[in-house]
Amino acid sequence: MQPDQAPSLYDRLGGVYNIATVVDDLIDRVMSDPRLNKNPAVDEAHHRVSPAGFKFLVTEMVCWAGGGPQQYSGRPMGDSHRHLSITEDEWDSFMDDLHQSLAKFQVPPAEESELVAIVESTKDAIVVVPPLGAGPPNQ
Ligand code: HEM
Repeated sequence: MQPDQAPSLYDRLGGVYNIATVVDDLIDRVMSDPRLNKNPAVDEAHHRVSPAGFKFLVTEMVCWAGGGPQQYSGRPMGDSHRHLSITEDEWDSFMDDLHQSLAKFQVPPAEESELVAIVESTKDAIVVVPPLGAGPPNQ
């Protein structure tokens, strides 16, 4: 970090150890969340992938997005979620899990907002099912 630069989100969160701790808690919540696992494709994948590998990839991604030295080595968000047919309601449940993990570790409001913005930036690639009553496009 240059002395005249504001510290990155990565540095303000305390680096990889703190980020990995929050991701560990978040992925435990997400993988066992009945609101998400009632989607059969999500349930199947949550029981197929190893929690440790899942946590590793999400930790890499958050560190990278927060300005840390890590590179994200996983698949693009569309490729890893398209087949899961994730809905708006499931997205809201995921965000609720995220807020619970951030509250548990008392992540301060400024850093919480930045993390939420990073996660929100992936939504268009992840949520592929239109809300009920939305109808077909262009009609
Ligand atoms: C409702 C929201 C979400 C659900 C239900 C969900 C569920 C899943 C599942 C089941 C997988 C494994 C897919 C497979 O291998 O077949 C996966 C992969 C992954 N997800 Fe999510 N996810 C959600 C949102 C997010 C968000 C917001 C992020 C990051 C900001 C994220 C990051 C990842 C990463 C890094 C992988 C691993 C990619 C790879 O295999 O290379 N997910 N997700």
